This record gives sequence, C-alpha cells and structure tokens, in this order.
Amino acid sequence: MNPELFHADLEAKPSALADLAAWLEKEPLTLPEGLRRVVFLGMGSSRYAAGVAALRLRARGFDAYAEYGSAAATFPAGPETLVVPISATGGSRETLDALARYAGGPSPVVALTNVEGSKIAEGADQVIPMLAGEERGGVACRTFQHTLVLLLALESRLTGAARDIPELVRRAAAATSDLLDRRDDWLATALELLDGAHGVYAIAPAERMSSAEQSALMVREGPRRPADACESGDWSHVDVYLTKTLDYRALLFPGSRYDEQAMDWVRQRGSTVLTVGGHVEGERASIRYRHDDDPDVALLTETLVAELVAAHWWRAA
Ligand SMILES: O=P(O)(O)OC[C@H]1O[C@](O)(CO)[C@@H](O)[C@@H]1O
Repeated sequence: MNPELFHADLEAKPSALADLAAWLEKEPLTLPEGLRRVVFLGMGSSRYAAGVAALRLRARGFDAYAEYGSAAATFPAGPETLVVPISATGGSRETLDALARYAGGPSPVVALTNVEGSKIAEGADQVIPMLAGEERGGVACRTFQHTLVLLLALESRLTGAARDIPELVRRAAAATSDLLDRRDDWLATALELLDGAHGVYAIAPAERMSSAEQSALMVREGPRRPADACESGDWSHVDVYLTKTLDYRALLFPGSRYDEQAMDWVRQRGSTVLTVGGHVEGERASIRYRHDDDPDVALLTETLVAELVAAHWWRAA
C-alpha cells in the first residue's frame, strides 16, 4: 500500500465516475426474471456497501440480506434467490468460500468485481464490472464508490423504479470535484479537529451507515489510527459512554432524526463534532459541498472527507 498513490486514486474519482456514468447509459443492467430475494456476500468495504443496498431493498418490500463472506452459513440456494458476491479484487478468500456454496447451484449468481478474469468471476453466471480502474494505492476507495453506484442500479432494476442512475452519478462526480477543488478551505480544519489522542469516530444514519464504516476503515487502513463507526440513533446507546472518558472526536454525517438526541450529549460533554454535508447545533465546524442536500449524492460522495484526512496523515507518518 502506498499513501501517494492512494492520494492519486482519490484525485481520479471524478473522471472514473464520469466513465461509469457513460457506461451505465450504454449498458443497462440485465438480471434474471422471477427473483424474490437477494443475498449479498462480501468483506470490508464491499460488505459496507451491501449493507446499505440490502436495507434499501427491504424498505421497498424486497427480501435482501448483506452477509459476511466469512459467515459459516448463509441463505439456502434457490432459483428465486439472486446471489451477489462483491469483491473489488475478486480474490478475498472469505467471499470466494461463500460463493463456492452457490456456484453451479439453483441460484443465479451475479458477481461485482473490479478485476476482469479474477477468481470471483469463475463461479458466477454473470459479472458486473466496477470500472473503477486500478487502485494503485492498494486501498479500496473508488471501488467502494462504484460498488454503491452499481448496487443502486441493481436496486432500480429489481424494484422497477427506472431511476436515472447515470444522472445521479454525474451529480456525485460534481460533488466529489467540488470537495477536491475546495479542499484548501476545509482540510486543515478537519485535520485539526479530528486529531486527538483517542482516535476518530464516524457517525451516520442507518441509510448511509456505509459512510461511517468506510470513513473509520480509511483511518485504520492508511494511517493506522484507532477509529470506529456508529449509527446515529444507536449512538445514544453505544458511543455516548465514551464521551465521558475520552477526548471524543467525531465526523458526523447528518440526516438522522436522532442527530439532535446525540448532539444534546455532545454539547453537555464538550465533545468535538465535525459535520459533513449539513449542520447540527453544537458542531465545531461543517464541510459543505455541491448537491449535499441529496441523500443519494451524499451516500456516494461523503467518505471523501475521511479519505483525504487519512491520506494526509498517512503521507505525513
Ligand atoms: O472487495 P475485496 O477486494 O474483497 O476486499 C474487501 C476488503 O479487503 C480489503 O481489500 C483489505 O484487505 C479492503 O480494502 C476491502 O474493504
């Protein structure tokens, strides 16, 4: 893994998204007919993206689950159950092991990967390419963003919503460019506010939980600092306890009806909260960007803040 190349991978996000939007315009996803259930399989950031996709599908009345590839058992195979193994590298052992339980069976298998001809493609009936280009830094960042896009496209196809996903991707590219172009206005503040003795906490609503999880992963994977993720409502049952004893510093992605409940404790305990894409009372600072009022753009874009913070600390280490 290499911090300079990771940084370059982040800089290339807008152009990779533009290519993905153009591809989606030309190649609408095709799926087998008669599906009633979806089982996503993955590890790390691939599973984070799947968790949000499954929640969204369930909210639209579709049976959907995001499982760890490493779980010893997952949903039984059947012709109405679509199995979607997700692996950017196409080689995570746990995801391949889970896929092996379905390969050649009654479930259709549609794999998502960024590496053509990788192991994961061998057990799949169909492969959807992530089209994120090579991540030379060795850290999944563009692939995470593209996985989310493709899972939104899958959702649109499964639910018959017929959403204009290419247009959403172009808006996310504009939002991403805006954050990159204006980083001199916000990055120094973010670095200062999040740099504490006890690590970084990331908080997001359930519908964008992947943003908190991926943000915490970036801080662990690059600069190897302690970091963790918490859901905004769950925060009052889980992370609130840390605010009494730690120098608690958090990145908050607003949008939950329970933000204020958490912020009440944050204000009382004098903890540090930096918001991304919106405001809450008691924040120390806020990072705004183009189209941040659209929750789907936010889902696709907001992890860039933690990724750039992680890249900076990693390069300086
Ligand atoms: O999507 P993949 O390639 O299976 O990787 C899963 C996870 O493993 C890592 O590659 C780290 O080993 C992460 O970057 C990623 O989140």
